Amino acid sequence: MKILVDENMPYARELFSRTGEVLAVPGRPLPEAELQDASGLMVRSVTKVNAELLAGTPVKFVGTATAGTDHVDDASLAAAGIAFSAAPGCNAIAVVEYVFSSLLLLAERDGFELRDRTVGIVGVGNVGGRLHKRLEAWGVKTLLCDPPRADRGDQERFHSLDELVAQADILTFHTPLFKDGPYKSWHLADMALLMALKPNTILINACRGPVVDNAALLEVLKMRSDLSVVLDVWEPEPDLNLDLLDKVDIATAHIAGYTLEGKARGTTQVFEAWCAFIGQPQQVALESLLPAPEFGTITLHGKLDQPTLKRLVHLVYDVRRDDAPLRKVAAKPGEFDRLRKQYEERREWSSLQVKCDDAESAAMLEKLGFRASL
Ligand SMILES: NC(=O)C1=CN([C@@H]2O[C@H](COP(=O)(O)OP(=O)(O)OC[C@H]3O[C@@H](n4cnc5c(N)ncnc54)[C@H](O)[C@@H]3O)[C@@H](O)[C@H]2O)C=CC1
Ligand SMILES: O=C(O)C(=O)[C@H](O)COP(=O)(O)O
Repeated sequence: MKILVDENMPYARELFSRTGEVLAVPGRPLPEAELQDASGLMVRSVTKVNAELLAGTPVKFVGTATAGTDHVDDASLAAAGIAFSAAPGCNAIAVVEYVFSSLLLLAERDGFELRDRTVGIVGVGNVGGRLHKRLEAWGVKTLLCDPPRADRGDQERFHSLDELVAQADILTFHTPLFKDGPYKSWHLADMALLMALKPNTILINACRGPVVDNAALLEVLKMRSDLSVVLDVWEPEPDLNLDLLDKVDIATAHIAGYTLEGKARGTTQVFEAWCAFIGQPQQVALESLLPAPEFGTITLHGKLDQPTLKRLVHLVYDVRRDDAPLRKVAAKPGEFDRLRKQYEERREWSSLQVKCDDAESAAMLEKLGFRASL
């Protein structure tokens, strides 16, 4: 049995080879000829998959090691009798830590306390929900917008997008990309929304590029130098708009979810789904795959204030390590994908053990996702 796996899926060779012959291939472009004798296809977000691509091939299972699924036409796969499985939530912690890393950087640059700001979260699922919890733990006021959850009668207090725009100092998008339907998110942030943002708003997009109208954003940034913008995702990718890149404050190559843990969880979630599909169920413990983190333990004396939190966060992941390389190479074809393929190992905050002499600081660090002890 031959299984094609995206070459950007850590641990895929060793796991999938337990069940068949594995071939690691680029995701963009996918070498389609290899599908002719493949039973399973494991992709990431850069590979567009539909029934047409798989017609006439023996592929019976498609897995994506990603949270987003807009690159897969799951309805056409279902109609063709092809099973599909994704990896919901696999990299949610990574995206939350990307957002914190960015906000703490901007807070230091502009001299504000996060606790004095209101953060509007659009899309309160695996990413937005965890972001909400960590911001609340740090004492930051949040406003939540999630119409699908509100319509389902979820107990959380939700607001309209207009309310977030009117009240939030920081607006961060974490929705799936829906091109149509009742919860259409394509160009959710359009010209009108962008112009209506409060003075000095920070806008973050770490979900899908087209959720923010990039052409409108460029026009707005030419008129409004008060706004700060963090973009991890672009419209389009990989050929992002270089004028827009110049104007945003933090720019990265769709790597917000790229912790080793996040990617490895994506691989194991899809592997377990594949094993269940072929009738050989197996569970994989993430810890059995991951190497020891670079920084083991660090000691913290006294109280945890914002500058100290920033130092700890940036010790594990400083978003500038991804911003500068993108700006250097973005004009060259192929470099956006190369940065993503050759991504230097990044770990989650939980990889850092912080020894504290203050109980309150230890409790706070634990709530935020570090490992802390007294
Ligand atoms: N930059 C990156 O590396 C990553 C990007 N993503 C993107 O972020 C998206 C969100 O990720 P998760 O939180 O894991 O997904 P999720 O499916 O757990 O949560 C999405 C939430 O958005 C809500 N939602 C749907 N339509 C909405 C709308 N029009 N307005 C407001 N809320 C809406 C849903 O009800 C749900 O609660 C993914 O679909 C993916 O496209 C996810 C992981 C990494
Ligand atoms: O999980 C998602 O959704 C993402 O956006 C991924 O982090 C994107 O990574 P690739 O699948 O494009 O490697």
